[in-house]
Amino acid sequence: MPRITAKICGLSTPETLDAAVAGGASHIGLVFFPKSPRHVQFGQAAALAQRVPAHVLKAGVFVDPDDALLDAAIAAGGLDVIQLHGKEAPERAAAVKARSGKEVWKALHVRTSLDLAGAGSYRGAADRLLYDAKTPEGADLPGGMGLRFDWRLLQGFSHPLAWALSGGLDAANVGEAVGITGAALVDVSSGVESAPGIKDVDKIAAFLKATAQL
Ligand SMILES: O=C(O)c1ccccc1N[C@@H]1O[C@H](COP(=O)(O)O)[C@@H](O)[C@H]1O
Repeated sequence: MPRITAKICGLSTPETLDAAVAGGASHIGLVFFPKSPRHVQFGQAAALAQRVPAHVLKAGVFVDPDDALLDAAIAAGGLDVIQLHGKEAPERAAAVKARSGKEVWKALHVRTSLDLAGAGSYRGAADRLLYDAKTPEGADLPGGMGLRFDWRLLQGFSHPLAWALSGGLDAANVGEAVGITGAALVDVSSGVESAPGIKDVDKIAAFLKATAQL
């Protein structure tokens, strides 16, 4: 097991999914959010999921999902992890975890230290926090925009839960990001794309190689 593990998110083609698996990703992510350029239909998710070996965990990314969407996506994608990337309160995260029986990650949208204040409220409700950059007011997406936050905000922070780092990571900056934050699990989407929603097999390989060397 490498020291730093990586999730490659927003995969939607067999070639790029295979590149993530071959490169050593610990997790792959499928986005179930129609406004995203990475959104996958259930049939597409099912076909992609079949290609994923058991040692690679499948995460579904959701934004304030209802139970019907979660149920359908879990069934189609054989999901191991539910990533809640909207404004889900701790009570909703706990309900999703209880109902699905899946590992739940809750994204925290970070711009200032104040955005970390609510982290502890997810203790017992989620399994992992995912620190991501806060996107601009009015943006279509609450994540997946290649934006980073000030990683120094996590220095000395007492993490209430297991956690991962995302937001604007790429092969060139992941070493600095891990060095500053101490992250053991990193999550990338835009940084391994040639255009929004278009994953690049060479960038996926470069990112995974960079994390494996840390
Ligand atoms: O990737 C998306 O399209 C997306 C849509 C809605 C919510 C979250 C989304 N992606 C997540 O955003 C972060 C950061 O991505 P990036 O590397 O900065 O592009 C990552 O956790 C994705 O899972």
